Amino acid sequence: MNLTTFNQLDADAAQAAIAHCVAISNWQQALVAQRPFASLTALMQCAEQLALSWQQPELNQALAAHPRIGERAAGADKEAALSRREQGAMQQADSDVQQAMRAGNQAYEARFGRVFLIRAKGRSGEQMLAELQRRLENSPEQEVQEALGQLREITLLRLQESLQ
Ligand SMILES: NC(=O)NC1=NC(=O)NC1=O
Repeated sequence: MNLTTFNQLDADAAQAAIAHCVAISNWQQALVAQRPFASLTALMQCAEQLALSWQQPELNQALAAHPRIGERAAGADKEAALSRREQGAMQQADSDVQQAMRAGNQAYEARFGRVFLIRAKGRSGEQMLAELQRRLENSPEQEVQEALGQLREITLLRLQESLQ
């Protein structure tokens, strides 16, 4: 979809067109309400600005749509397809990395009580494993902010892609 189309859709259709970027309806609605955008840059800057207000509740709301790293996203919806593509490197990672990632995910969930979230696109399995092991040492407060930063990156990458 291009910018002109996004600007011209009715609000419900515009929201549906970006819903796959992140499962935070307030953010979807707020971005749609700021139309029309004069440029893609202006749209992306607005999207990022709106995402900077996210805190723990938004993180929890969004995590339902993000499968664990290394687990193939089930389902035929657009989020699942995007997750599979973003996490492609994990499918190619050798088995000891995949095994260590499974153990790391369990340790992370035991420590922080939610799924480990990382912007997977552009990262190898080894890089994601190293990030997981580094972040396991974070305090809960630090880790909420790191996870929110990764959620913003994933969201903005998906938004950029859907508006080419
Ligand atoms: N748990 C996750 O980090 N999931 C994901 N990261 C991505 O970049 N896409 C996902 O689905």
